[in-house]
Amino acid sequence: MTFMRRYEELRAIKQELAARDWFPGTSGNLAIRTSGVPVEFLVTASGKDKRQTTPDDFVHVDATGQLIGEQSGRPSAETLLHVEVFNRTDAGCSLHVHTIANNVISELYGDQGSITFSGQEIIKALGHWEEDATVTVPIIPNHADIPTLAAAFAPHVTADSGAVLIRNHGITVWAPTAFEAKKHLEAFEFLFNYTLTLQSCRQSIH
Ligand SMILES: CSCCC(=O)C(=O)COP(=O)(O)O
Ligand SMILES: [Zn+2]
Repeated sequence: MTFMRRYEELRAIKQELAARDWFPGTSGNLAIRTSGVPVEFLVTASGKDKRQTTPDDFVHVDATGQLIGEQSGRPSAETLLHVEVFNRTDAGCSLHVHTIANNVISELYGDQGSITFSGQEIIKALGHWEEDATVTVPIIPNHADIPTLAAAFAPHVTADSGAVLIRNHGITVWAPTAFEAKKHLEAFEFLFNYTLTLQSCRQSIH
């Protein structure tokens, strides 16, 4: 029952993010926990057009990202990042998308290794309700070797909610529930778009 509920949640998120055009060129991958002990999760199959809905959109994997039992399909090439999230935290959902805004922000702020946001109402969507709340997103290099990328990603996975930008690649966001993970992803993309729009408006004024 829980498995089917989680499957349906992930299918619905995939459809919503596809409607936003957040899966260009088959990019992106999504994962949802189906078991805590042992760690098991559903993850998108690799290389598929995530805008399409098919019976083979997700595979079920274990704590190391290996297929559980007899299944056709290949887990996302970036499953190891979701492995880090589900093994290191109690997060229930982990979402990875490539957008122009998250790529441009990651390049603009990549040398400083992070970007910090403050003074924005939408930070409340990330669970920070204080007046002077700040949110920092780390930016890691885009290692082509996925175990190396996962090793660079892992030290930033320290809480049940979080986000990491991968330079000129995309963002991975995780949270306790699928609803929260999607909400956080939307809030981060809002902050990225706001920052880029503000910078170009200021440039055109001066
Ligand atoms: C086509 S973009 C390169 C791979 C990638 O970064 C990605 O997010 C999609 O890979 P997957 O194996 O999950 O389809
Ligand atoms: Zn990717």
